[in-house]
Amino acid sequence: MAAGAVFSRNWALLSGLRYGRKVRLFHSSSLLRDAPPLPQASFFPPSEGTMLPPHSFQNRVAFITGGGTGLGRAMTHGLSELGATCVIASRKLDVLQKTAEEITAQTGNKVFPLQCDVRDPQAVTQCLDQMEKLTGLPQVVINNAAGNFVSPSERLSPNGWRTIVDIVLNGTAYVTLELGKRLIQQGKGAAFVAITTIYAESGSGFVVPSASAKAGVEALYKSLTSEWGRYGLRFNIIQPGPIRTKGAFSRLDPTGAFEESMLGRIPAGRLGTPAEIKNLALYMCSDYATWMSGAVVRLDGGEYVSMAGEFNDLRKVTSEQWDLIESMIRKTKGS
Ligand SMILES: CC/C=C\C/C=C\C/C=C\C/C=C\C=C\C(=O)SCCNC(=O)CCNC(=O)[C@H](O)C(C)(C)COP(=O)(O)OP(=O)(O)OC[C@H]1O[C@@H](n2cnc3c(N)ncnc32)[C@H](O)[C@@H]1OP(=O)(O)O
Ligand SMILES: NC(=O)C1=CN([C@@H]2O[C@H](COP(=O)(O)OP(=O)(O)OC[C@H]3O[C@@H](n4cnc5c(N)ncnc54)[C@H](OP(=O)(O)O)[C@@H]3O)[C@@H](O)[C@H]2O)C=CC1
Repeated sequence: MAAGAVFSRNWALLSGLRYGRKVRLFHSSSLLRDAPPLPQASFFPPSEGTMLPPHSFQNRVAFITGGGTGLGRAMTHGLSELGATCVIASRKLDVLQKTAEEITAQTGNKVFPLQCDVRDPQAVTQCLDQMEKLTGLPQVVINNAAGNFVSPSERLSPNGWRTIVDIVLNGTAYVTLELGKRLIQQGKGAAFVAITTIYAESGSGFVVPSASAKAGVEALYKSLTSEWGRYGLRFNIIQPGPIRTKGAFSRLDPTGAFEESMLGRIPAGRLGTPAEIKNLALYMCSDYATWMSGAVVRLDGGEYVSMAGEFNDLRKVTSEQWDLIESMIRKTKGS
């Protein structure tokens, strides 16, 4: 079914709410099922395993913001599996503790949970003090924590704007600048990775604070690539396309009405997986990527370029319709 038709059908289902019909109301319950992958997805199965050789991060420390859930959890798991001692930081200590215990039990390598609201520079300083006591400074830093919600911009309050920009841009800056200063002072190198998004480049309506803040994160990282390379610090960026995590989908598609139309514009025909981001992030932070700095890597099954191409909707034209179109064009010969 064409993406537009899918969207209309799902939206009609939701509108049924007003007439008391039974439909899925929240992303977590499921009257509207999660959209299935498209047929071509069978050509592009995700590989879940961890790609780098064992012990790639032995005797290294990794600091991951938002490491308790979603993509942050997957990256923490991968680093820990390859030998790193990990420190994960975010607001919800109970979530962090559970993740830390589970990963430590699975990999045998210690994961330390530290409570930290990255919007608060003092909290960031205290968190990094605690980390230094526990593990010393990290060789791997992943700025992954984020906040987001879809909203028409005319509905945004100043605090709504500030909340997202504080988590995404200011939080990344506080962590990066404070860690950078400490690393420089101690003469230690490190690899930084920031998780942004494909619309950091294009901008996007309905997630304007997130788009603005993620663009700022990219500018921050590109700028520091140049300024701090001389201190042994390198900075790279991953722009993921859509990946089903509870945190993202509950705030960006809470009804589930948009998922099928979103799939329709991804040439690989499926969502990404946390493991795919994990493997790219691990590569970027590893010794195999010491010449990589200032890179921005989009990992999105082709969605971004697919949305940009003027003629890409012609995918919907059938073979019979092409016969007609071709014959009409050929008739113009010599005109
Ligand atoms: C067409 C699309 C189809 C499908 C999309 C599906 C999938 C995704 C595809 C691509 C994804 C691309 C990018 C993803 C980027 C991400 O960052 S995803 C990660 C998302 N994860 C999180 O957001 C986790 C953390 N989030 C939170 O804790 C909260 O959501 C938070 C609101 C960000 C922060 O919580 P906090 O408790 O600090 O804040 P509040 O006090 O609740 O709110 C602060 C102010 O914001 C206003 N607000 C909150 N929600 C809304 C809303 N929905 N609409 C408008 N305004 C909102 C709130 O009212 C407060 O303002 P005030 O009232 O003026 O005080
Ligand atoms: N999933 C997707 O489709 C995409 C995700 N991304 C990006 O990937 C990253 C991970 O997102 P994802 O795993 O999907 O979503 P999650 O919601 O699971 O991850 C966000 C993490 O950020 C933490 N966080 C939020 N606010 C703060 C704060 N003030 N201080 C410290 N930590 C905070 C949360 O922990 P806590 O609540 O404990 O604070 C949570 O662990 C984000 O940068 C997101 O923008 C980009 C494109 C697509």
